[in-house]
Amino acid sequence: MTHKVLIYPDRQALVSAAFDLMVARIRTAVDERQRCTIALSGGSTPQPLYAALAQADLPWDRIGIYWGDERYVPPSHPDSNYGMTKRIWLDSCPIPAANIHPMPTNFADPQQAAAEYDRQILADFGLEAGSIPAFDLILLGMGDDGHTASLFPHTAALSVRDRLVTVGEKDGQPRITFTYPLIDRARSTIFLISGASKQTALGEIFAPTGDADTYPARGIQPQGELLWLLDADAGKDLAIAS
Ligand SMILES: O=C1O[C@H](COP(=O)(O)O)[C@@H](O)[C@H](O)[C@H]1O
Repeated sequence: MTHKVLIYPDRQALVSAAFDLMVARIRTAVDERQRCTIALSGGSTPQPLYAALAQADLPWDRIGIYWGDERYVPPSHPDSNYGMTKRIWLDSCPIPAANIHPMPTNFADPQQAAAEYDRQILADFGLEAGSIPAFDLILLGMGDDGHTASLFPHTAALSVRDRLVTVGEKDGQPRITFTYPLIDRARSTIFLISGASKQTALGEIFAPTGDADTYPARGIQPQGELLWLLDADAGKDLAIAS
């Protein structure tokens, strides 16, 4: 399967390429399987992409939107990945409300929220417990520390292999996150990475040998397509081992 690194001159070109790729993957999924399941990332990088997608002419009734990670805050909180996506994208396009599947953040125990999202994903895909569904597209970001989704360095979430969704942790705060096995099952995984602050982590991730416990994005090894889309600031001096 394709594993590629694509470097664009600036953030605008990066976003435009990500837009074209997402639209193409959505159209292919709908043509081939009559629906497209997408898991989104949070953070600042994808925001212009989400604004562009809000204006796209897409088969919205065939698209299911999920999130690959979420901060454990209500949707109205400024840190909510769902809240951000809703404001920038979903409120401005004709997607049916039933197609939008935010991670729950209303349980007293975040473990219950993770278990509930796990259950919901299996039910939506019509699968039995123990199965791993294949999302058509998983969009990922990466933090300066090499985390992706809410798989943070040296945290317990990195070793969870028996669930689809688990509890991650950032500075003592819980987050809900897809696990490696769920991400790795996707048909297409697209990293979107911008800015010079990402250079060090990218250098470690693409080094011939290294440690996914310290740089969790290195642990993403999907069986499907894997595309790393970087702008020139992020990809500067990156040596890619073949
Ligand atoms: O904490 C998070 O950050 C990463 C990267 O964010 P960015 O602001 O550097 O784009 C993001 O992928 C993740 O979903 C989010 O929860």
